[in-house]
Amino acid sequence: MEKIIVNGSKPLEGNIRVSGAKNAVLPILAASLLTESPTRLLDVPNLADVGIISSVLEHLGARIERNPGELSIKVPDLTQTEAPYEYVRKMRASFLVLGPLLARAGKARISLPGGCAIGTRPIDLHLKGFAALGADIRYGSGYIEAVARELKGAKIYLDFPSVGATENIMMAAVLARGQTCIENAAEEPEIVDLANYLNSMGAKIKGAGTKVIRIDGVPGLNGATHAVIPDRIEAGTYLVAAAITKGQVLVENIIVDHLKPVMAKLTEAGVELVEEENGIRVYGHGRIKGIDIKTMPYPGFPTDMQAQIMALTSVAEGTSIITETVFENRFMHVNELKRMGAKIKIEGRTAIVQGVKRLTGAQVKATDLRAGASLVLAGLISEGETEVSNIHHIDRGYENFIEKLQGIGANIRRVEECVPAGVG
Ligand SMILES: CC(=O)N[C@H]1[C@@H](OP(=O)(O)OP(=O)(O)OC[C@H]2O[C@@H](n3ccc(=O)[nH]c3=O)[C@H](O)[C@@H]2O)O[C@H](CO)[C@@H](O)[C@@H]1O
Ligand SMILES: C=C(OP(=O)(O)O)C(=O)O
Repeated sequence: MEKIIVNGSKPLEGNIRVSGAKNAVLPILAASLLTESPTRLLDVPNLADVGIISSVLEHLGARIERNPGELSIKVPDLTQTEAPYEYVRKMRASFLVLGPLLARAGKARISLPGGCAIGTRPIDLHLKGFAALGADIRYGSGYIEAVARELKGAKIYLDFPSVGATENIMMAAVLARGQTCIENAAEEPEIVDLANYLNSMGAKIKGAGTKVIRIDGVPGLNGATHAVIPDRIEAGTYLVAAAITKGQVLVENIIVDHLKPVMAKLTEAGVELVEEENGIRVYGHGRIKGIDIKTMPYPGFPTDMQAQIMALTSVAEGTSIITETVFENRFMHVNELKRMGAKIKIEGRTAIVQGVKRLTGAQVKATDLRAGASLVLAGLISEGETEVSNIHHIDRGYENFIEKLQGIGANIRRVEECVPAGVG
């Protein structure tokens, strides 16, 4: 077991480069199951989650060639149509292979993903979509079985603009007969990246990035080469790292439009952000001002940035009100931040953060990916040493996290955690 040691240090300075987006590459890898032709993906981040979905694809019959930042995939035949518990339990996004399997093989058997630390995360909207496309859905022994002799285009209204349901349904619909229309679709940039990838393979998708997506089914897809978009959440995390340490950092490889909701709130908090040709330069001067945040589907403030922004507001001047509307249990970082001296009270889905002048280093535990990132951010400005355990969560979504932060002057390292004799 490893842990991260951070020492609150000087302002961060220099350039930091954002990697390809985890939440774009995962569905894109799943979509590669839709064709027998070779596909090539560029700007692929080296993340634990990418390793897991690659293993799922290989289990289903994919041949994958790995090069730094690149994956070449070929799926001549689907040798399996079942994604067992051992994969899905490691990563919920494995469930995204259901749509492609149904479209290409006419059947799929996938372990139910279950809940996770941040919420129960049901999959009813995915299944409602597949059923509307004509699939017969059955449950049993912890698995979902979906079968369809032929998928037929349909009108599907999502009760909530679920990112995963929009992606899964879109992937199933590209090979369906006729037109599918997804209403109240998620508008996240990762949906657009997936649609661009599918269209470059010959799919006919219009409206991705808006509330209504229309998909005209085609008989088959070709191979394609596609570069994954930069990770807006990783970028946002580094914007906060620069701001919280009152540093001066150029965060490179950003699509500025994707960061607008985060930039608007940082600006409101008094952080100076300057758009440059190759990124955003952050000047963190003066004390951060308290801000109110409500997480919402895109283009609202991303839930995946909520924990990191809470670390920032915990040392802001005045009170901040942070409301989480997307996941019902995404405040697990609060108790850990409190161990570092933050003053935070939770009332239902709202956290009331009373800014303090300083935090102090402590032993804390990452409970999920972004919670882990928020504790590291807090550690960057705490007095003394912070030890973050359970860092496998962080490895899911941040490529070279330690090395990148060291590159802008952070006093941070990864060490092997000593397990006391007789434990474990
Ligand atoms: C791999 C990936 O891209 N993960 C992202 C994706 O997760 P994911 O695709 O799982 O998130 P969704 O947008 O589906 O979930 C949003 C909300 O809808 C609910 N819901 C979802 C599906 C469903 O069938 N029924 C239902 O009730 C969920 O429980 C949650 O409360 O979008 C989230 C919201 O931006 C992000 O936090 C995750 O980082
Ligand atoms: C919640 C996240 O990811 P996932 O949906 O893969 O759990 C995240 O990236 O913050």
